[in-house]
Parts: sequence; structure tokens; C-alpha cells
Amino acid sequence: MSGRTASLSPPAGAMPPVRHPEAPAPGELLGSHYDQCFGCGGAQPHGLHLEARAGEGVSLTAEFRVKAAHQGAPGLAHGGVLATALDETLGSLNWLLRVIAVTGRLETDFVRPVPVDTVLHLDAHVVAVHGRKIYSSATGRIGGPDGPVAVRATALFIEVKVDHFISHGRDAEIKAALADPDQQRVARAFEVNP
Ligand SMILES: CCCCCCCC(=O)SCCNC(=O)CCNC(=O)[C@H](O)C(C)(C)COP(=O)(O)OP(=O)(O)OC[C@H]1O[C@@H](n2cnc3c(N)ncnc32)[C@H](O)[C@@H]1OP(=O)(O)O
Repeated sequence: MSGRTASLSPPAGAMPPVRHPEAPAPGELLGSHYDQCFGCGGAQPHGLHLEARAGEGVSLTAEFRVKAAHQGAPGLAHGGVLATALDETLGSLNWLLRVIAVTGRLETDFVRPVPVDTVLHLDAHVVAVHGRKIYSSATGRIGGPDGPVAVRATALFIEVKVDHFISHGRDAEIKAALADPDQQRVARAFEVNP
């Protein structure tokens, strides 16, 4: 046993999240942070191509259209793909904090089946921050942004240093990402404050 608490509820002493002064303005598209990202990257033919837009405070909305490549059962989205959409949406929140963080824990409720070709409308916000721990939650609706809830998630992200990626990622991709002449893209690939 690690002795870790499994709770996704912020502990006593957790603080409200603080939006970074240079976070994208509400309504602005965040854009992909890395073109090879399965969640948002344009270079992944079967990826989710999820598009996230900054909201007020430390919140955002995102959309993802379920494609045939995302099926689990015939005509229905795979649950793991839906969890990926939630993970990506929740992970994008950290860009509004300008904190580099990875998912430590993700708890998902699958409320309704999501058919292929459906647009999943996601909204997410950071609930609280406690030291390196970022507590957040997300909801995915179908049939429109105010439609019925199909999926929900709560998550705990843990702040890391950029070395997390450099020391654990495969060499070829790390080198390629660092060699990009566009410093803004390098920063975003690792979600580092440029
Ligand atoms: C825009 C970007 C979108 C990206 C979206 C996608 C995001 C992702 O999917 S990231 C990829 C998936 N995640 C990973 O690969 C992470 C793999 N895990 C790890 O690398 C490590 O376990 C890591 C970094 C999370 C924690 O390790 P480490 O830095 O040594 O932290 P550690 O000291 O053990 O823990 C720090 C705190 O977090 C807590 N914690 C760590 N992991 C967990 C966990 N899984 N569950 C609950 N609590 C946890 C610890 O209890 C500790 O709490 P406290 O400070 O109160 O004692």
C-alpha cells in the first residue's frame, strides 16, 4: 500500500485556483499543445482533435466529435476514448494556471451511451489547488451544450517539472519537440510557461 488517499475531494487548506494573468481570454481557442497529442493533435489521424476554449476563471469548454475510429460497441464511442476526452479537457485547464501537471487520478462516470458522429460538449473547471495537487472536474453533454449529461469526471493532477517529460519520454520525440525552431511550440509541447 502506498498510503495515498484515494479521495478526489480537496483537503482542508486547499485554495481556490488562480487564473494566470497571461491565460488566454475567455472565448479564445487554446489550440493544440502538441501536434502528436492523441487528444488534440492535428497530426494524429485517428486522434480526438478536441478543441478547447478558455472560459471565465479557471474553466473551459471543449468539443469533440466521435468518429468511427473511436467505437467500442457497434456505433458507440469506446469508454476509454470518452475518458481520454475528459482527461484532455481537464489537462487543458492547467494551461490557464500555467502549471505543468500530469494526471495522477481520473474517476469517470459513464451516464449515457454516446453514438458515433455525436459531438460531445465538455465543460471543466479547477475546483481547488493544494500544494502540487490540482483538483478538477468535468462534464460531457450530448445534443448541445445544455443537453443531457453523458459523462462526468473528477481528477487530481500533480504538478511536475519539465524534467518529468525529458527524463521519461522516448528520446526521438523529445529531441524532435525540442528541435522545433518555434519556441512557443516547444513551450506548449511541454506545457511550459514561455
Ligand atoms: C494540455 C495538456 C493535456 C494533457 C492531457 C493529458 C494529461 C495526461 O494524461 S498526463 C499522462 C498520464 N499521467 C502520467 O503519466 C503520470 C504518471 N505518474 C507519475 O509520473 C507520478 O506518479 C506523479 C508525477 C503523478 C507523482 O509522482 P511524484 O512527483 O513523485 O509525486 P508524489 O510525491 O508521489 O506525490 C505528490 C502528492 O500527490 C499525491 N498523489 C500522487 N499520485 C497520486 C495518485 N495517483 N492518486 C492520489 N494522490 C496522488 C501524493 O499523495 C502526494 O500528496 P501529498 O503532497 O499530500 O503528500
